[in-house]
Amino acid sequence: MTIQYVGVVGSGTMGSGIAQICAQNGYYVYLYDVNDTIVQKSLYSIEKRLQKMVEKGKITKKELEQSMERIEACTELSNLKACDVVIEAVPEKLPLKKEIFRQLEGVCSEQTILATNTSSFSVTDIASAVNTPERVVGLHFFNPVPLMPLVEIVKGFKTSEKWIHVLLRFADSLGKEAVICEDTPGFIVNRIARPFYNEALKIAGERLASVEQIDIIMKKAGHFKMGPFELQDLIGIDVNFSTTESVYNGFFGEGRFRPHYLQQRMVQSGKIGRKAGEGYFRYEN
Ligand SMILES: NC(=O)c1ccc[n+]([C@@H]2O[C@H](COP(=O)([O-])OP(=O)(O)OC[C@H]3O[C@@H](n4cnc5c(N)ncnc54)[C@H](O)[C@@H]3O)[C@@H](O)[C@H]2O)c1
Repeated sequence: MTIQYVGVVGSGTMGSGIAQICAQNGYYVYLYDVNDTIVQKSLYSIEKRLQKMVEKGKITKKELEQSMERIEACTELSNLKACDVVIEAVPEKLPLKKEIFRQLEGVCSEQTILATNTSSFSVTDIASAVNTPERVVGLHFFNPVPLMPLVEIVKGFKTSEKWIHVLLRFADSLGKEAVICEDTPGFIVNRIARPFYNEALKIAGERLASVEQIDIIMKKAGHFKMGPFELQDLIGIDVNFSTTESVYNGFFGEGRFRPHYLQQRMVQSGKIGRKAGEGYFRYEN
């Protein structure tokens, strides 16, 4: 099977990045979101990122135009009916994701691969929402999608191997390094990453160090590119908190994955990071 048409459901942080790299690599993309204002904003952000690449001499103006022409914004799910693969990137809410998959099953052909970009939910659980779980796969990109080289391909309990092979080739064509993962809480990367955020939150919560100090220490001494707080701001504190909650629940309340109240307060206050203009730090969007 050759992938030509890609559907992306949810045009936020991840969906816009996924749409961008697909279009840049020659795929035709249907980028879907709940309303036109949101999806147009996403198109604008993609064009802005491509424009920066033109300024840096990484792509030509013509390539920018061709990539943008390959993306069609839409607000009707039925527009995705001819897609070979649909990648869901809606907020990390299980009932929402299941509902999207139910709707996609009604719209797409039986040969369409239904992929989820979930950070932390069980792919097997999401697949249980449809009658054809063998074509449901986790395709977990990292933020920012155009820059991060890794993608986790997650096998649900009923996922067919043939789709895994198609997605391996697809990931390769996008210039990504793919790793195949079993369907366990947080897969590989998010499981390893939980203590990085949680210990930092505990230290800040106990007022042993400020968020600025912790970030500086991790960068200067640990040689991390970003500290745990600026990284949460980039990811979205809401998204990060949901991931921690579901990894914690996925391991049936194992203490080392327990979420921290400080992160919950940030979400409750609406200070959820760069996308809101404020998280642990302030941003001018
Ligand atoms: N942000 C990250 O760093 C990151 C990294 C890897 C994976 N993920 C996962 O990717 C997914 C999306 O995360 P995000 O950060 O892009 O979220 P986001 O909040 O930036 O974007 C979500 C988008 O989905 C749209 N949406 C909401 N309801 C919808 C519906 N019913 N139909 C279609 N679109 C709908 C929203 O309008 C929004 O544009 C989540 O599952 C998240 O866990 C996020």
